This record gives sequence, structure tokens and C-alpha cells, in this order.
Amino acid sequence: MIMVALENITVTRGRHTVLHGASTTFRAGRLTVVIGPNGAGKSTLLDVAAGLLPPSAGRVMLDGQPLSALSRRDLAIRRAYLPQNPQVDWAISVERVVALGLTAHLPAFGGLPGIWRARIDTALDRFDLADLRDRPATQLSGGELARVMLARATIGDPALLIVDEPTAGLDPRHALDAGRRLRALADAGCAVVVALHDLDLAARIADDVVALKAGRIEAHGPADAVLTAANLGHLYDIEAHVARTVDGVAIRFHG
Ligand SMILES: Nc1ncnc2c1ncn2[C@@H]1O[C@H](COP(=O)(O)OP(=O)(O)OP(=O)(O)O)[C@@H](O)[C@H]1O
Repeated sequence: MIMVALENITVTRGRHTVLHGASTTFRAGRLTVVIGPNGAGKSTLLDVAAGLLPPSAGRVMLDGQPLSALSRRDLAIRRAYLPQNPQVDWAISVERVVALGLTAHLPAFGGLPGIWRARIDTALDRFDLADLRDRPATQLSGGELARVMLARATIGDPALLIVDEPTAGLDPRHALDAGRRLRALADAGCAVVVALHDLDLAARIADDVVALKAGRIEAHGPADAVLTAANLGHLYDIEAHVARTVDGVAIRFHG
């Protein structure tokens, strides 16, 4: 059972401290949403948890082992990371982009084992991409590319999935769908960590919420306990209303 523990993480960039001694945990089978205003440090926290940014102080533990002690390949097999606004730099087909998510799993030489073909087909179907499979990824809309990148991040069945703003640019149906996919991955045992600005979606899919403000964790715990009007009002410096309905939670702000 995977467990990621961030222990007293401080990150200094240039002359600014952008994370101040942040501690939290992400567990297998749980979906944690990281929320907070622009510049709060969400992407920085995700980068550190993914092992992409070494903290200035503190450490990240993965199942009791320092993340920094894992080999690059082991890390690539166990965790997938999807940055905000991912890009494709040259014309490569959708199918190939999705297949890149398998790189760490493949033998270093020789042909592609047949078993992976079926995995690629499933990943394309799962994200509604079958019709786009031969299109150059450079010619997709922003929302289509976001789905391609989600398919790529999840095709290797990572134990830890870290995703930064996966629904930016998605239409309501595909945003909900992406949320459901991430929820399903957590239900299947993956530790899923997602930075989100869409708080209604956060309320719908999160088990736990980490609320960051100015580089400090202001609240973390079960979603119901963190997504309160008082916490959100303080977090975003604006009056917040949280209504619980039969469909879920509706969060409104009043300036
Ligand atoms: N490479 C960098 N060098 C210096 N400062 C940086 C760098 N990257 C980010 N920062 C600063 O760190 C702080 C946290 O940035 P971060 O991207 O983690 O915030 P965020 O919560 O993800 O914001 P957003 O919601 O706007 O994506 C910001 O003040 C930002 O200006």
C-alpha cells in the first residue's frame, strides 16, 4: 500500500520562500485535492511530491523510503506526473503520445510486446480518443490534448498519480469525465493527488483536501471538514457559501 509523506517541506526559489515547512500524507486508494489561490504553492508542492523538485529542507518518503533514494526508472514506474499545460513539441500521433506513458515499463530493446497494444487501445477508449489516434497531437484542441495527456499519465497504472489542473480547458462533460476517471483510479488503489481550482469538482471527487495559502498548509483532512464556508472564505479572502445538495456540493463566492 503506497503512502507518500511530505515531512516539513520548505522550498526557496530565488529570494522567496514558496513553501514553509509543509507536512501532509497521500495514501493508496485516496484522492487528495490540493486547493488554494494563485501562487499559493500548489504546483510547487506537487513538483516536490513527484520528486521533480528537491526541497530546500524536509524530505519526501515513499513507503518509508526517501523518494530521492529511488532510481529514476523505479520512480517512473511507480508515479506518474502530469504538469499544468503540458505541450507536445513536434508532430507525433496521439497513439504514440499515449504509448510514451509505457516507456519505463518496456524492455529497453526489441519490438513492442503484443500485450501493450491492448493497453494502448484501452487507454484511448477510456479517454474518448479512439477517433483521434492517428491525428498529430500538435493539431488538437487544448481540451483534446488534455485528454491525451491524462491517457498517457494513467496508461502505466501508476501507484501514485500526481496531476496539476487536469480540467483546465476541458468542456463540462470531459471535465466531469476526467474527474470520474481520477476517482476510479483512486478506487482501484492508486494514491491520486490533484491540484484543482474547480471546487465543485473537488467536492465531488475528493476524499481529502489540502488547502494551501501563501506556502502554508492552512487545513488538511477529509473533504467535508476542509470545504467549509469559513475555511474557503479565509483561504481566498472572499465571502464563501457552501450548499450541500442531493447532487453534491455547490460552492459560491460573493465579492
Ligand atoms: N521557477 C520559479 N522561480 C521563482 N519563483 C517561482 C518559480 N516558480 C514558481 N515561483 C513562485 O512560487 C510561488 C508558488 O507558485 P506555484 O506555481 O507553486 O503556485 P500555484 O499555487 O500552483 O499557482 P497557480 O494556481 O497560479 O497555478 C509563486 O509566488 C510563484 O511566483
